[in-house]
Amino acid sequence: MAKDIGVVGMAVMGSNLALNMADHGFDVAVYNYTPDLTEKFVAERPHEKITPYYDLKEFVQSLKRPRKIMLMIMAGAPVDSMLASLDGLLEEGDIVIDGGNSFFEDTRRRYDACKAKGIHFYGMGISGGETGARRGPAIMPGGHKESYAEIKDVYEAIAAKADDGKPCCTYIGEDGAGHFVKMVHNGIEYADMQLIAEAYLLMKYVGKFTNREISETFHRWNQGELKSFLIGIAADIFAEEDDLADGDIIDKIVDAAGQKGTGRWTSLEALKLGVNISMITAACNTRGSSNDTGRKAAQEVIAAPSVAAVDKEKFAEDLRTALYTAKIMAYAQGFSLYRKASEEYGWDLNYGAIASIFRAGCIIQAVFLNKITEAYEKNPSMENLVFDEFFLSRVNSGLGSLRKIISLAVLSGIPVPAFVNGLEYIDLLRSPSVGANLIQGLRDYFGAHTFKRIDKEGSFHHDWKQHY
Ligand SMILES: NC(=O)C1=CN([C@@H]2O[C@H](COP(=O)(O)OP(=O)(O)OC[C@H]3O[C@@H](n4cnc5c(N)ncnc54)[C@H](OP(=O)(O)O)[C@@H]3O)[C@@H](O)[C@H]2O)C=CC1
Ligand SMILES: O=C(CO)[C@H](O)[C@H](O)COP(=O)(O)O
Repeated sequence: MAKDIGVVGMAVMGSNLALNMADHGFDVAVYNYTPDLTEKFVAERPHEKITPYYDLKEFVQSLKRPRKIMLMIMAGAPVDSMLASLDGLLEEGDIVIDGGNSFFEDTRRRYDACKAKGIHFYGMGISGGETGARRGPAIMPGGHKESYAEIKDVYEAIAAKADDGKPCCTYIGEDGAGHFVKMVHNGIEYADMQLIAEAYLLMKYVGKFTNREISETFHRWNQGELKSFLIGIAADIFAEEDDLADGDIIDKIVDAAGQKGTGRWTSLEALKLGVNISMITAACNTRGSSNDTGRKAAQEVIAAPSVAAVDKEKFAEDLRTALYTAKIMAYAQGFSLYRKASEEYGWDLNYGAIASIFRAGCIIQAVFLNKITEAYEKNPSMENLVFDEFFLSRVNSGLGSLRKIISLAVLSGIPVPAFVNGLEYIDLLRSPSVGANLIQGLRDYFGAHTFKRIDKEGSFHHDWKQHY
């Protein structure tokens, strides 16, 4: 019997997505470009609705027309190489879906190249890691709109379901829109994780909390408005004992973070589009600084300030409020980037729908996202998330705690770049003057770049005199 869909790539994500599809009643053909992973997968996790193939042509020919082939392989050159191998095996109207973390500009290029051959190419963001892939991820499909009806049933069936039962999968937009939305999701994930890491540092070094107290605090926060996947797993991490030696596992992990690149891509794209996503960039920079080989030498030669004692309970409540307030800024930055990219690339992104598919399955899932969905449903063209009535009132009531926590951190020498950039973002927005008049004066002085006046239309150049 012809198969409903084919999955290429039997590593963590592809194998779990294939099982998820099979559990939902779809007949799935699977293939990996080296046979070992496929053999291992079908031997260790057999499923009556999954059929392995070891020859690409046979794999392609096993599929119902129009064929649906999902690539779940390493992003970059492997995707181009697999598309080249599929060339000649596919027919007009067939659909290729790249579910990896591909760069959205690559997806736009592949979409155009496939279009010229009559193949519909999808760049599909998938979030949720191994568990999400197996039990229900958040899915961000971008590509040829008319053929979405062909793949909708499979992906809406396997996607996570939010509390209201809606699938966390919605058509995003043409060409690279799905991968762009996933890229920024990961950027927001970086900022979210950085804020949580800074809250940990503050609890440990200013509040003098033990690991158990930090775990309990995160767990308590996870019962309220901060409830989210990341806060929940942070609570677990601080409760975990080391399995190889005495003590807690958190204290044995080297203080140097890795990154695969999606956060950096987000920052570079924001710089290109002129959107301030300083918290995401701060999170990327902090991962970079964590690997700085000069850290050890600096610890020995640069004096650290003393840390003042605090009332633990009051401090924890200010920290919770500061975290919630800064989280609003991180999402406001990410969604501002969506807005700018939507204009730039003509994607007509639906911000409310994007927030709504992040509500379950993905790494940034949080109750907070319901509020973002509500905000954009009320006002789809809102210029900035902070202008929504709910978020505005939370920013105004939370800024005092954010300022207090940042002051404490700065005076104690605790690095909190994401918190600081969150506050700077809001102060830049609300401040009547950001000093750009002087920047324009300096530019005009040294480069005749001209400036605009507050009292007259047009561009002006001033004949600046040397007074000293
Ligand atoms: N792991 C995660 O939590 C998440 C991953 N993703 C993305 O999903 C994709 C798959 O991720 P994951 O399952 O972790 O696997 P990896 O990113 O580790 O990629 C391994 C897979 O890519 C295949 N591959 C490597 N080179 C080639 C090539 N030249 N041609 C064809 N296939 C090749 C491998 O086959 P072989 O073993 O034979 O070399 C294997 O199937 C990636 O793009 C990743 O970024 C997205 C969300 C979450
Ligand atoms: O896409 C993901 C989650 O949404 C992947 O886990 C990704 O690898 C996370 O990014 P990084 O490795 O750079 O921290």
